[in-house]
Amino acid sequence: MTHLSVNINKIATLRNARGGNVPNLLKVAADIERFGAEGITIHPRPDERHIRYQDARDLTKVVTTEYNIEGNPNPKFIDLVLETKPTQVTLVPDAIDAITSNAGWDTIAHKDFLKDVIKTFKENGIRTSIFVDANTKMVEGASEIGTDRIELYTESYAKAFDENKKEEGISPFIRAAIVANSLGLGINAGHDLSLDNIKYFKDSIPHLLEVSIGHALICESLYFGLDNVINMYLNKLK
Ligand SMILES: CC(=O)[C@@H](O)[C@H](O)COP(=O)(O)O
Ligand SMILES: NCC(=O)COP(=O)(O)O
Repeated sequence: MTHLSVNINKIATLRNARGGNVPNLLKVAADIERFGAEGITIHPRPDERHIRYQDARDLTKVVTTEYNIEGNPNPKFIDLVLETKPTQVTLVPDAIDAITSNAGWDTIAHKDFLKDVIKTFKENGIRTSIFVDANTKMVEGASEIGTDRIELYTESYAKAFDENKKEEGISPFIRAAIVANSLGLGINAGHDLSLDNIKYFKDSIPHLLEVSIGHALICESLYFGLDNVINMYLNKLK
């Protein structure tokens, strides 16, 4: 079974647009869990353009399913994660000015740094995941770092799917997943997954533990409603 973790960055984007507390991020997170999602993901960025660091703290009192915090492990992020102790931390190599995440880690070039950070989080009882491209060398590098899981960066798959090249798009992900499974790494995936492309991805990738989905899920909810959309994903992930 593949768990659905809903990324609520876009709820915070909407709230911040007016400077007040509508929509109420904490209530939406609780409702998303009530509708059946198995996790909540946030990705606070240094400029706090959507999720604020205080949101990450407040959510610890609300989230009862899996709590996943994603981000670039700069000192402020590391302190936040150690303070909030989520179920899982996902390390993402975000450039400071990137509009969204646009690459996985080079797990060979950054091996020593990532090893230290992963060790710190694991010593504090936090499950770790490293965001990587569907590249078997990067998966092997992640294994050497000692992470519990990897998160496969799925933008290239989503793009290929849109261009009617789904078989071509999925192949590197199948290869990466086979290597990850053989090395005992848990497999998560995310970025640009949607109601259209999720089923083929889930059916193709062996032992997919979790997907985190935000942008498309919130857009789809404008038409179908959050409750319906979450249940549509849950059906496709069975
Ligand atoms: C790690 C990842 O794949 C991102 O999709 C991310 O969590 C979304 O971040 P933004 O909402 O800031 O685009
Ligand atoms: N880790 C990916 C994530 O949380 C959501 O990505 P997206 O669905 O907003 O592209």
